Amino acid sequence: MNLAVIGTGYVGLVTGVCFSDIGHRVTCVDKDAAKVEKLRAGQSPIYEPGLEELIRKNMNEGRLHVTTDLESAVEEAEIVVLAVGTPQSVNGEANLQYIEQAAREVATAMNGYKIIVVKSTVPVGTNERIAARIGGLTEHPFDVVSVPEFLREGSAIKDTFHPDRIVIGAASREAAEKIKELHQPLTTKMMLTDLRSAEMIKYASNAFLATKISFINEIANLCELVGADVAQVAQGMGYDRRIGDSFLNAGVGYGGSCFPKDTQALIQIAGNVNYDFKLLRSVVEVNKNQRFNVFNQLVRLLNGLHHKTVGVWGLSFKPNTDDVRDAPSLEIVGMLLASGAKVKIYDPVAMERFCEMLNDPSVICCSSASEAASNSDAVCLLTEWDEFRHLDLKHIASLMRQPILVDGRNVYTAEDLNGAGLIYRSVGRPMLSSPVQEEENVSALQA
Ligand SMILES: NC(=O)C1=CN([C@@H]2O[C@H](COP(=O)(O)OP(=O)(O)OC[C@H]3O[C@@H](n4cnc5c(N)ncnc54)[C@H](O)[C@@H]3O)[C@@H](O)[C@H]2O)C=CC1
Ligand SMILES: O=C(O)[C@H]1O[C@H](OP(=O)(O)OP(=O)(O)OC[C@H]2O[C@@H](n3ccc(=O)[nH]c3=O)[C@H](O)[C@@H]2O)[C@H](O)[C@@H](O)[C@@H]1O
Repeated sequence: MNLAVIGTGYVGLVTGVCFSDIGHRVTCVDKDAAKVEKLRAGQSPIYEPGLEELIRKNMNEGRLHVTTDLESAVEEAEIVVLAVGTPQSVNGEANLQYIEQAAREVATAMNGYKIIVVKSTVPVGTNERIAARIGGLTEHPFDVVSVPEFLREGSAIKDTFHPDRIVIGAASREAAEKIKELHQPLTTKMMLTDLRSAEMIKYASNAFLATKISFINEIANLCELVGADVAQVAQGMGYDRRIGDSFLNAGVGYGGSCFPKDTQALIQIAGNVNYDFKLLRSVVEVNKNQRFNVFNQLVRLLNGLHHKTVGVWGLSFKPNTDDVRDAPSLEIVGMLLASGAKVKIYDPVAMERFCEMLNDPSVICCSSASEAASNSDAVCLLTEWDEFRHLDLKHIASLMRQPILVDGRNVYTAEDLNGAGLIYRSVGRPMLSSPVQEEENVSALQA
């Protein structure tokens, strides 16, 4: 089939590249000329494992094209996929200006029947409004189909090739069947539904996952007070198939470009029909507070932060991505700086994006985890990149002014810490070193 994908962000680019890889002819469109130039040179504008190789392969084999020329791409396509951003507005609602603009541009470029697939996450009723708007601008026939996206950054290619399900919301059975056919090589687990239910499935799924995270973070906070270990608790809960073992990792809370904005948007969607979504409001509040956990531990252990040096390991909102949108690191580094600490940061891929977003020249950029730890009074780990799991902690401790490690992602085990000489704190777990060892570490620190 012939596809045009509008928007080459995390979703549009991965979708376009994967569809070209299974044999379709795909033109990816973006209004950002710099992004398009980079793509034309075979470079991915985002860090996503495996993506650049697939871009090059499919461009070389002539199935994948990139352009800023939306009109020509739409003219040639039978299916037009909208994958532009729907960021959060100041009042929490989804900002629909980009999708509305893209829909207008598609409408005026149409030269015959098209199926318009909306992949962007949009509030209930938006697909119908988009259809009405397009209908007002073109004489040509079309159908709007909602196909919400469930990929995760960092594993986007795998998630696209092996989705848990494809949800297809449409008013037209024929258009839905065509979109089903498009996805047939990827999975047989497809659900056909109406537009509004498809839109709600997306928000409900993200809100449910966010709820799981806030729930386990509350359990972690309670574990700290009653002397239980949240990792053990999550493992024990996860054996129950009705609960499942995923999304039960306690830590500094969820971030990223989706959970924070989509939970907020769903609260707003409910508010617009006078429904108070109490549970979700608590989920958001718990998540906000969770970011203070690591910060408070640092304040306590260092007896205040003024003139102290803190190393930060990990800046992206999760491993295997350079995305720092709404990353807990932004807020935590901001709080450290505001409290008078000197902050040394390190992330394997997200340094540039983080510094752009933080926009504070006083932060010190390091080129390795050990450089960030060197002469620091404490280190805190905020993203569980694999490389942090393989560090020689004894060596790290020897580089530090004070050997304090606050692990915001519960990465290390008692075995990793054995003999490292660290004062170690994590989230919702008891001290992992034996009381004797901990006492020795503390007295070494005080000596
Ligand atoms: N990032 C993710 O992991 C996921 C995102 N989503 C949803 O997918 C949508 C897209 O998200 P991202 O890919 O993260 O967005 P993004 O912000 O990374 O990319 C959007 C792209 O669209 C381009 N664009 C905007 N208006 C345009 C126009 N009129 N013509 C051509 N290009 C245009 C922008 O220049 C930008 O490159 C959002 O609604 C998001 O909630 C859904 C699932 C996963
Ligand atoms: O709508 C979206 O954009 C996407 O949002 C999430 O994907 P993503 O944000 O890429 O990453 P996740 O793996 O879900 O992690 C989100 C946040 O939750 C945190 N998290 C995740 C799992 C966990 O157990 N604990 C936890 O704190 C992560 O560190 C991260 O900050 C969903 O998992 C995707 O299905 C969805 O398509």
